[in-house]
Amino acid sequence: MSEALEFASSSAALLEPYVPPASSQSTAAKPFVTLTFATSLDSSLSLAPGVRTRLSGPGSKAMTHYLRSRHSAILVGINTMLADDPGLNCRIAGASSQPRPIIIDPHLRWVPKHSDKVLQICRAGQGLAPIVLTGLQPEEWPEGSISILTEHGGKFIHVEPKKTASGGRGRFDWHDILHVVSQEGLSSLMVEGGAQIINSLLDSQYHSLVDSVIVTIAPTWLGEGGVVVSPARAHDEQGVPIPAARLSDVKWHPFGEDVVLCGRLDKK
Ligand SMILES: NC(=O)C1=CN([C@@H]2O[C@H](COP(=O)(O)OP(=O)(O)OC[C@H]3O[C@@H](n4cnc5c(N)ncnc54)[C@H](O)[C@@H]3O)[C@@H](O)[C@H]2O)C=CC1
Ligand SMILES: Nc1nc(O)c(N)c(N[C@@H]2O[C@H](COP(=O)(O)O)[C@@H](O)[C@H]2O)n1
Repeated sequence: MSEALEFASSSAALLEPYVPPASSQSTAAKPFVTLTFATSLDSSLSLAPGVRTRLSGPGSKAMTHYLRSRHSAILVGINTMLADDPGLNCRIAGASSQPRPIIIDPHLRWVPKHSDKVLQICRAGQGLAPIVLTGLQPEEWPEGSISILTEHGGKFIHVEPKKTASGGRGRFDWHDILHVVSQEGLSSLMVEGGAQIINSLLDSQYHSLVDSVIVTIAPTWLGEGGVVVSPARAHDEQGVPIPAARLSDVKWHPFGEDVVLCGRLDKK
């Protein structure tokens, strides 16, 4: 369906300290969480909402697919699903396993169709069908969507959204998302985006859940109007603004014209 990608074992060795251990068990209370995405020099993931934008060059793209081979699940938000029609599989030559796609779709905006790339790939035996996490109750799930997902081996799972100040449905709590991932027997999760997903995970109440961060930085400015990664600012006890988050254990690796930044989020 798509060309197979090669990733040198010498490059894989550079990433080893930042990927889930090969022996990670699905019985752990929390999956190993890797936050990974490609960004421009002005912190954009794409040119505009809904516009699929290639940032990674061939070397860092192969790295992303290698990372997919090292995780049991890969998570994207609904805007990414609708904008990109992604495959969400691993295209490294000879990959021995495929990640389970997890789609965060609180209001079930995705209407699965046989022509969706992720489902075509699944039928071709080159990837797995998605698990869709939704705030809607089972009686609200469209019959047609249930049957097409089930036929491919995917499913919907209800996650109770947090209540907003006015009592409405808010965002999911990342602890709840990771609980579902663990319940599904998935021991590691690669969070790819988009920006709202990343910004919510980098919020100070959740970022200690992230085990490693691997960011591809492409040598381009996408300009105003891009979809930007910029998490909510944190504050100290006096209410003075402090940086939202910072990495430690940092390594920078050039991959072609891109640079790949690996690190761990400071836990304080
Ligand atoms: N360069 C890269 O590595 C990547 C680029 N992208 C790009 O990002 C763009 C999409 O990004 P965004 O518009 O920010 O959308 P998104 O993909 O982050 O999805 C946003 C939606 O996800 C849901 N959501 C997010 N956080 C949630 C939470 N904690 N609980 C419940 N629901 C939550 C909400 O419905 C929200 O409207 C696309 O253009 C895509 O091409 C996406 C992934 C990676
Ligand atoms: N690593 C990376 N580099 C880019 O330049 C990108 N645009 C993305 N996007 C992410 O990859 C998904 C596409 O996956 P498939 O190749 O179709 O399997 C897309 O949905 C984003 O999550 N990533």
